[in-house]
Amino acid sequence: MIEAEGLTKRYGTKLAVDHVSFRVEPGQVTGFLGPNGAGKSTTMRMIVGLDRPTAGHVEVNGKPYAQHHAPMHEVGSLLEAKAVHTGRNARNHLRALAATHGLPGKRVDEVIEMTGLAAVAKKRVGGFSLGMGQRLGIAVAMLGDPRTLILDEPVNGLDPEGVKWVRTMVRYLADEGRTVFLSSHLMSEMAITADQLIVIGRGRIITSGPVQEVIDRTSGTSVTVRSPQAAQLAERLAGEDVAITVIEPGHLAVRGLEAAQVGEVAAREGLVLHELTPVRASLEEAFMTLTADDVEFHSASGSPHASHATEGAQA
Ligand SMILES: Nc1ncnc2c1ncn2[C@@H]1O[C@H](COP(=O)(O)OP(=O)(O)OP(=O)(O)O)[C@@H](O)[C@H]1O
Repeated sequence: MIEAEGLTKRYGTKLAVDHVSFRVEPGQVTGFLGPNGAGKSTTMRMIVGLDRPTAGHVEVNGKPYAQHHAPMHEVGSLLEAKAVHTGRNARNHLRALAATHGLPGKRVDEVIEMTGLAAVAKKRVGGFSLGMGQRLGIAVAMLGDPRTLILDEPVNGLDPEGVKWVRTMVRYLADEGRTVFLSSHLMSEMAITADQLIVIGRGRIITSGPVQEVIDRTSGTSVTVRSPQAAQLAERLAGEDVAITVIEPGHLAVRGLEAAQVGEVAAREGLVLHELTPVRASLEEAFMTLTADDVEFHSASGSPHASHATEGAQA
């Protein structure tokens, strides 16, 4: 269980995490979803005591991380998916860590087995691929058999097989009753992997809840319309809650109205339709909509707002 209350981190003038409160329950996979720079890593670092909160507090399994006598048994974390620069082989690297923390040597073999590292356990860690490095990072996190796991972007840079492995692994660990908290900037990945979502943007929690509920709340539908009289139709459809994007001349995307409503307006006005198709927004579009105002940097060529509307547009 992780419980954060008013958790805040300021770096100079930058408010990286802004009074966030949330609870991550055991027995479930909870996804921490947000665009780059949203504050995910900073929040996770505060949970494991690597960053000191400017305000607020956070507890893991009922206590601040630093107050646990055997922290590796309480919390395992993968915070930077970087290769470990050491000349040691994987097994010796894990053995050294186990010895430092008073953990039994046989646990090293267990985590090597669990993370599929057996074939490379005698290889130098410095030469590991990103995927193997990631598995090793998870092996390190699992070493103390922790009740809570915190994984920052664990699937970043992994091949499809590695992504699937992480997904299966976190599911298994949650089913064992552990608390699993993992971050990602990919809605599609979280939709498959997580049970619960906490969505963050610009240091603030935007929404949270069961994955399907968050998706349903955000992924509105739009209607694709093709008409040789698109300009007139756009004028007739325009309204306060209606957003119309001109995809190209004669081709509109309409948000805020059902296909039937668009068809009725067209019929009433005597305007010809060549196509009228309801389109469910993809997960990534839903995520963009959710965080559009909360991304730190918009790309110059097309901001996340680009899929939004030009109200009352002329075709
Ligand atoms: N040590 C630091 N000093 C100054 N600013 C920082 C520091 N660490 C993070 N930040 C800033 O705080 C904000 C949140 O960063 P953070 O790394 O927590 O976001 P994130 O959601 O994990 O993004 P990413 O996926 O890109 O790592 C960003 O604006 C970042 O530039």
